[in-house]
Amino acid sequence: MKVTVVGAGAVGASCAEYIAMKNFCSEVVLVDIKEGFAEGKAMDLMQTASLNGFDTKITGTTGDYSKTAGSHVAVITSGIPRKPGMTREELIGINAGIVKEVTENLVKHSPEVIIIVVSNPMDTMAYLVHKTSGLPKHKIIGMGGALDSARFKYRLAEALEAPISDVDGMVIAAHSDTGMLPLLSKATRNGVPVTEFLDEEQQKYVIEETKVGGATLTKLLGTSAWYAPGAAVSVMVQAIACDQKKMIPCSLMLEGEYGQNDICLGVPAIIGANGVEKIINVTLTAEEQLKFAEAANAVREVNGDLKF
Ligand SMILES: NC(=O)c1ccc[n+]([C@@H]2O[C@H](COP(=O)([O-])OP(=O)(O)OC[C@H]3O[C@@H](n4cnc5c(N)ncnc54)[C@H](O)[C@@H]3O)[C@@H](O)[C@H]2O)c1
Ligand SMILES: O=C(O)C[C@H](O)C(=O)O
Repeated sequence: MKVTVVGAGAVGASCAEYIAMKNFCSEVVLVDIKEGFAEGKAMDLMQTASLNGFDTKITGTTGDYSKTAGSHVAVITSGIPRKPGMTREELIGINAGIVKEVTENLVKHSPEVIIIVVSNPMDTMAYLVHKTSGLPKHKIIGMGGALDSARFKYRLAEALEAPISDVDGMVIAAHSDTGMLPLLSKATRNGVPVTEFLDEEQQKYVIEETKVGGATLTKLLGTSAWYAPGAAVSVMVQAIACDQKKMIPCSLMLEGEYGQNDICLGVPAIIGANGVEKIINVTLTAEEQLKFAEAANAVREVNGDLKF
């Protein structure tokens, strides 16, 4: 399995590192526009191979997409991250052009590729890849829900004073500060609804902290996060590489599901060798349905700023 990661910055390198550490891919190609940067990151990572015990071959290239030819999966992390005080949506002006150009180069050299979109504003960037790549819809997957769900579980474990391995939960809808929808009604501790343990104030805290999870880290770090984003991508790549048929919330093109059309939004899906194998329709409460529709309206407005 050959995987290309475009953007050898914080998220791209973290993603390559986690993929290599899990040792399920033969080859990872890092691509960046900054001269020598991807080559340097690849060399540094390869020098951890004997220490960390992996056989994945990591190479880097400055913009030579012929080196990416025949990739099964490509991850797009190229683009600028936000700074404290910014929203993800403010990145559209610069990142849309980058994502469009990168997509064209990827598809030219790997026409069968499955693309995982990471660059922000991610739901809109995933939509852009649908509109410009010519790939079938099951081959375009936005990464947001996997990360947001991991942050939800972190906050749930904190509030429950429980180990994270006791906790399960999922975040759907938009990957934005306001449009995330943590499904508290379905979150559990060892199968018991968390609503049986947490009072209203604690529930509100968990939901609000989950939604601003990315902004909180951006404020602390001065740029956005990379460890959990890289790990979340590696889980998705592994689900494809190992045909795991894992249920992961991803930003996918909706055609009637959840009452939405012609929009990419986070919904649970089965991810396997073919990319998106099935979108899962979970029953939402009336309040959740309303919030999902509000998130869709906001993403649709951002999509309106795209020029194809
Ligand atoms: N979807 C998510 O959950 C999620 C999570 C974290 C970060 N992000 C987004 O991922 C993106 C990258 O974040 P980061 O922290 O890694 O930023 P970064 O600045 O560390 O890395 C981005 C890299 O992209 C490269 N790049 C720019 N234009 C390019 C091009 N045309 N071709 C190839 N490479 C190019 C840059 O040189 C840089 O090395 C940002 O847009 C950020 O908002 C999304
Ligand atoms: O918060 C950001 O801007 C980056 C990313 O989307 C995240 O959630 O960490």
